[in-house]
Amino acid sequence: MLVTGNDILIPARAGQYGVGSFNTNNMEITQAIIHTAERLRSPVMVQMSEGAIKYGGQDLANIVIDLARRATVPVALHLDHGSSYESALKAIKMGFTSVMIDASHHGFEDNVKETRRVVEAAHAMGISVESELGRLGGIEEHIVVDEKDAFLTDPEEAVQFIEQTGTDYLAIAIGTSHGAFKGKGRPYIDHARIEKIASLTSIPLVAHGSSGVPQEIVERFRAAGGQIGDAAGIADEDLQRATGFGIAKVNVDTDLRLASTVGIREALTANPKEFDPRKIFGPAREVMSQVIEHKMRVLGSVGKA
Ligand SMILES: O=C(COP(=O)(O)O)NO
Ligand SMILES: [Ca+2]
Ligand code: NA
Ligand SMILES: [Zn+2]
Repeated sequence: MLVTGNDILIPARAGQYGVGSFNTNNMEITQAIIHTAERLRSPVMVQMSEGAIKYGGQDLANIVIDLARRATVPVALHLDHGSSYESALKAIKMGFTSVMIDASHHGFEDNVKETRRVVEAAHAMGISVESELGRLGGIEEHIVVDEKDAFLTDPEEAVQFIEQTGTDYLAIAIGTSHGAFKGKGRPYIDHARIEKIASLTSIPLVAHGSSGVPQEIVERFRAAGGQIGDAAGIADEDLQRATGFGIAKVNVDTDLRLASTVGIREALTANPKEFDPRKIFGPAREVMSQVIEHKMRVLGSVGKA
């Protein structure tokens, strides 16, 4: 069933498990996400960035909404990294049931102002809101945040921000970053910081940049002709610990990008004569389902629906 972000994340925070929020850009990714959630009896969030909305528009949103409505587990459709009040409202008009307003690159006051505007409008329409305080490293869809400007979320500031905005859930900067190259080796996750923030607020917390970039998938990507440098992601146990402290929504995009590309590359290299799209995009669904299943088991959301 199609539900709001709160319907999924409030129980997740209370139950100390994480719910994957997976980015989609087409039908196959959407099917892999929702069908795997149903198979594992797991709640799930499907998210579209502004780039995905540009790419698939209402057509793609409708695929998500229809699958979500017919799903036998709770599914929310979430706007990932909404960059403005207008963008958030447009998403709500498109049928999204959860929207992020990402104004974290502004100063505190401007972030509060922009976030509060979205919260008021979204709440008037029964839609949940994610906002962000702090800056991840890596590339955030619309801005490149280099290491020196990346700053981790201050716990006291977070309490102020939540009180002044009414945000339903909060994305915090805790050491993760977007993309496949999250730093040399094992990225540092500031669990003490998560624990501190979670001790001061009861709202669900959100971890962006949470792809694990599994080495097995990276090897298969290379073996099937892909070119990628020394990719690294968040260790499963680091993510598991984070959900125990209060992280309830866990954003995953890169792992699905790698998994779908592995499926397609392997299909094409194994069968150079193949030109049936179902034989090329179908395998992508399989590889993505395996990656999604692994993530749901790490987060502890299996059987929670
Ligand atoms: O935070 C993310 C995705 O992060 P990854 O690049 O680690 O999948 N989307 O908002
Ligand atoms: Ca941001
Ligand atoms: Na988001
Ligand atoms: Zn993100």
